[in-house]
Amino acid sequence: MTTLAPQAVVRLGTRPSPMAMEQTGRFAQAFHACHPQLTLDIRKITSEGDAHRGPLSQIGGKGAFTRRADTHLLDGRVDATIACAKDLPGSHDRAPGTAVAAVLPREDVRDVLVLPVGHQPVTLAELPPGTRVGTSAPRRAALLASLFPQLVPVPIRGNADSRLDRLDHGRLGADVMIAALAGLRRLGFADRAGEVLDPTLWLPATGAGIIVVEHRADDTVTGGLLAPLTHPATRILLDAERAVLAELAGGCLTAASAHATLDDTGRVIVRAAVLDPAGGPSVRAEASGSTEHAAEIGRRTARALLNAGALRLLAVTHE
Ligand SMILES: NCc1[nH]cc(CCC(=O)O)c1CC(=O)O
Repeated sequence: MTTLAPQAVVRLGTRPSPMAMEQTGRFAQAFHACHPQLTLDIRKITSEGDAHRGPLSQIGGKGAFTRRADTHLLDGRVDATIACAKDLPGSHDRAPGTAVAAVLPREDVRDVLVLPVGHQPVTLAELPPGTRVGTSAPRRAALLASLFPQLVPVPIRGNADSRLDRLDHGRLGADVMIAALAGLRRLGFADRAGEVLDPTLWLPATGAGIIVVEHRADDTVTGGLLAPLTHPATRILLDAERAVLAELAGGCLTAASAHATLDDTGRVIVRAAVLDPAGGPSVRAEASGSTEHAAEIGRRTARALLNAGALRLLAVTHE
């Protein structure tokens, strides 16, 4: 009698940034707890987005963070890749053949104001007009333009830890900056979080606070090993939010927000918005329904946005 040899090693591709390595380390713990007999071989893959210091729009937008990892995955150089859901581009520029294998429990979705070390505590509303606020995300720039038009968004690049260092040394080109609370916590810099921005006004990023592991869609062995690591409620939220983005055909360069939550009765509620980069009124929509239809509820929310005139704003952001 023969027994099937279990796959002894899973090769996992990760970006090499400190934040990526922290989340990969946390995933590795969960993986070993689930599969003590297996080895996780962590392979660092530097993305074009990490290597390129100029604006992301020059290298095809957000796909720059996933393209190379997708290639390594599809070539079979790794069995799986790990990424922040927020950094995944819209499905239209994902490599066909990759699929989500595991979704880790959602962390905080909120953004925070970060001040240079030693700065007296202030809120965004209290900052003097003309204060330069570092952020490269179109969503954050559009939120600043609409909620705090007296402040000046300035683009910043680089890893979160290097941004903090440059902010403190006056070398960021910005007086303050916006960051994700979940990201600061991962880096051990939770104490650098200033004002925590209200997510009903300062709309969260699609997929904020969610880490996903992807595999080749036809690799059922790896898929089967990773599936038990999925947090089912987070998977529902992610499916709903990603469906909004897919239906809008938008990626990182789109100033949009989709935020799904579960209510007490177990229904999923999707609130989404397409923002005006110039600070004008956003287009908003909401839909809810059974968690079994999470993606369809996301698509319905997106169609409501389009019916309400979101295309005009999307056309602007895609230029
Ligand atoms: N755009 C970079 C990025 N991608 C994911 C996070 C961390 C938080 C998360 O997973 O939502 C961050 C840092 C930030 O935006 O400040």
